[in-house]
Amino acid sequence: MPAQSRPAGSRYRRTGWAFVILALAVVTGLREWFGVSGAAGGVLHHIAAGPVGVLGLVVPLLLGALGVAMLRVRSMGRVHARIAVGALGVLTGVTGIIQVTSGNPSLSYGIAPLEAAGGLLGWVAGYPLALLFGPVAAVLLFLLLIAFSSLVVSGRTVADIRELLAERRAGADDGQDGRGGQGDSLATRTLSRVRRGLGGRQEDSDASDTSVLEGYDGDEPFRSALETERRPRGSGRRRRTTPKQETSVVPVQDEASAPLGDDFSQTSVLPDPVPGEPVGAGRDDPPALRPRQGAGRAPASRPVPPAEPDAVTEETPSLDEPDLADQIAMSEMSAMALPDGTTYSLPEDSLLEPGPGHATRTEANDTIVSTLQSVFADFNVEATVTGYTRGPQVTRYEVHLGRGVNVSRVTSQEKNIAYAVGSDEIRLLTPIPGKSAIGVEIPNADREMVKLGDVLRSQAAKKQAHPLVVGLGKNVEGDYVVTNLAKTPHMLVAGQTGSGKSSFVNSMITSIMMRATPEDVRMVLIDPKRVELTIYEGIPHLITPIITSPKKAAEALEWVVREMDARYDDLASFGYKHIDDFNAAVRAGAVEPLPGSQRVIAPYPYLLVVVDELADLMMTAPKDVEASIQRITQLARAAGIHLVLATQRPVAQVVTGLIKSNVPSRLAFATASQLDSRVILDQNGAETLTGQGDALYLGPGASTPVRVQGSWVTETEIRAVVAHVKAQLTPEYREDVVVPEVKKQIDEEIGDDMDLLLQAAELIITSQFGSTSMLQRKLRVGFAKAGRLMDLLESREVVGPSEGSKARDVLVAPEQLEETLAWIRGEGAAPGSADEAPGPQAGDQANDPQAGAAATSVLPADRYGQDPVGASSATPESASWEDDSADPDSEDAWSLTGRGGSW
Ligand SMILES: Nc1ncnc2c1ncn2[C@@H]1O[C@H](COP(=O)(O)OP(=O)(O)OP(=O)(O)O)[C@@H](O)[C@H]1O
Repeated sequence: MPAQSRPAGSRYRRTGWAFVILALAVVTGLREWFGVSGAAGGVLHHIAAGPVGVLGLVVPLLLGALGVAMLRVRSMGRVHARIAVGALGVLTGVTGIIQVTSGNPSLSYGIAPLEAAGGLLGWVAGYPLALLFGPVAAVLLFLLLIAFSSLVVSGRTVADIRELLAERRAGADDGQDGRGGQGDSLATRTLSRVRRGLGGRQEDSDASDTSVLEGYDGDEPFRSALETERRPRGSGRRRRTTPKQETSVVPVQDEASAPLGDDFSQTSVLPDPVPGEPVGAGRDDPPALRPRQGAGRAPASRPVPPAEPDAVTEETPSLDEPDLADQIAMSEMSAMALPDGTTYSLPEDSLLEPGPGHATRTEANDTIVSTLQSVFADFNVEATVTGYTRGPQVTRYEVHLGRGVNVSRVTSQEKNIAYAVGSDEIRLLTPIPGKSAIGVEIPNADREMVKLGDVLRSQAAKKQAHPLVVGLGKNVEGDYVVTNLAKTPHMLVAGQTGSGKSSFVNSMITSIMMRATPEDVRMVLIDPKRVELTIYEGIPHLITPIITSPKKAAEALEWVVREMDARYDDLASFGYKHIDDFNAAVRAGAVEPLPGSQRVIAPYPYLLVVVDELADLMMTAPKDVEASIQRITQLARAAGIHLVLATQRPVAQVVTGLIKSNVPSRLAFATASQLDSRVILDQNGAETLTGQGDALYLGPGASTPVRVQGSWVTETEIRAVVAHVKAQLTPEYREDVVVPEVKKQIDEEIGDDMDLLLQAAELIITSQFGSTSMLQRKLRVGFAKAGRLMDLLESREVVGPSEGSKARDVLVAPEQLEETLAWIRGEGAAPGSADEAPGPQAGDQANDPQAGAAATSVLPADRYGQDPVGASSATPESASWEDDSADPDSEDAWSLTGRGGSW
């Protein structure tokens, strides 16, 4: 239906009427409430009391509200019509009851008795009813009318209200109980504990049964990692006056109609094409066109005309609200004592700056709408753009099809649409999840930045006290989105260079520093690129210095597997299935070491392992890395260990089928090709992303990814947060947890070379001379084979790393020859391992019969005091994987080939 452009005169007429009504409200108010009036006082009284009798006292208020509404609302929509009809019903019911209960006066005695009762309205409704059915039945009928009309005003059904009450009751139960009933999330339980806080907290500490909790992690159904803040639409004032904001869709007018983007009052709202679909509020009640005061606009990626006149900006989360740090610090999880007796304080909110406001409509959007309409018209597709939701980086335009029109008629126009809007990064959603509409996502020419600070200050983040909540960004509807890494529980992050992976990793680590103490979360950061994560060096959340060597990284993953196993054993011995349950019990004082045990039982921190370039690891030791990742991802969730694997090479060699099948959550930034997109998401889509933080997030078990603009944190902000946490505490790298594993590495690495390897080991150990060229000569093998044997011997700690031209150090004494050979064969322990680490019976766990299953672990008070990699293998680390045989002076094999110092 084409909208008619309304002449300016019509608008002034409307405003004029609004002022007339307001004036009437003032004079009737003065007359009815204060008796202040002149000659027209009688008329005014009749105007107020005539229609509704004694309710005339509220007529000035109603007139005032009507006048204000006429000034604010540009066109009467269905919502207003519904409210008006409902209100009339309520008024009729009330005046009818007044009429009946005031003796049912008749009009034949004049208007005065009616004005003292229910007025003309009450008389019209009440008089005949009372005569027909009697006063009691009439009152009951009016009560029914009032009830029905109230439902009409509220726009809800009885079933809706019942659900609402049930929710409220559930909420109230939680509030009173405060003990975290079954089904509570960890966050709820944590907050319940906070509420319990000072009073009655010790109630449970006398629980004698160490394995009984009020609720368990396993109680929680419908886990979802994603949490979205449903942002109230429109301005703050609008929020109060609009009873139900059902959707964020900004309505648009028909293409054939008047110019777009000029004035919403000129738009004609299209009828809802899908009966029953909630599109109400946005259409009937378009947002006020008001730029947010002081809101700067994000730098536009392409120059566009300034969008100010049409801009509607959402408030950024207020900095005035209670500080994020304070809120989280209230949680007892975060009460971490520092060595100097003070308490660890989380960084202040203000360290993360607020971002610009969010525009829900700009001129650029309206231009695109008309372009889309033209494409449909030009190609004879019976489809209409009925509205759009503007996100920070893209806007999703909603397209409804005419009756009997095939969806493919629109999808086949993809290239034409791309051509018309001048962007090859459009994405079609058929349909938009949960709606009977096609979504066309088109990048905003005036895209906005999403600041991490705003995401963390949003309600979505604040309502979860969980320390692993990470500010993901904003979705296409402009809602803040956070994810809980504990529920994720492992994530693959991929995208081409410059797509925003590292920015995400930064946001993630900063989120954790903002919300979690080192007692809550410890991290292993693996950064083979060596530059991305160095900024975090020395933060107390680290369990080991940042790992940059791929070989060490592979070892670190093995350590994580061992840590996971140790945690499992420990949980099993105390009868818990999930670390959250164990920690809750420890915090409640319900876990006691058995009599005689010296062990200090402390909650386990979550362990977050971040790999910032999986490809580098997979190049180095693919089998080991894959096996470790597989084991961690299969089991580690309940042990509180979570993996985030990032790569810019989403190819099958890096993201293998095994890794994919075990890492349930995927975050795809822009990829170079559809093939890459399919490797990450198992579907196309990521190739159409616009880069710079534009991402698709596929949660565990989900089939449709959610598009988000990743949150952005500047280096200055990161440095400020890092400085805050580092100033309080230095990292305590891990000391000694687990008995170093006996490496049974008779694997494919050795293959058919076992005999040669044993001979090589014997030669080197007996001669105590670690030379590759000697192996070449004595074993009559080529350079490559001799080099490989030497590498294998290094990995089995028979020789040290290459030292350029010198022969390698031999680490095994001749008297250890036999046990070394046995170990290489896979029989028995590594030579000397018995001295290096306490055996299964060592440590206080040994005194703890209950911990029998965990007997391999030694759990000192500080379990995280030493570099896990350094601790678990006393191996000197090789500076490089190369033999320095290219050195001309090297007596190593390459120099003996006579081919000079280089290739
Ligand atoms: N969420 C975001 N908001 C705004 N800009 C972003 C965002 N993420 C990334 N960018 C922009 O994109 C640039 C590249 O991002 P980033 O370094 O995170 O990419 P990357 O995928 O890690 O690339 P590489 O793999 O080469 O490190 C950033 O310097 C920044 O300008």
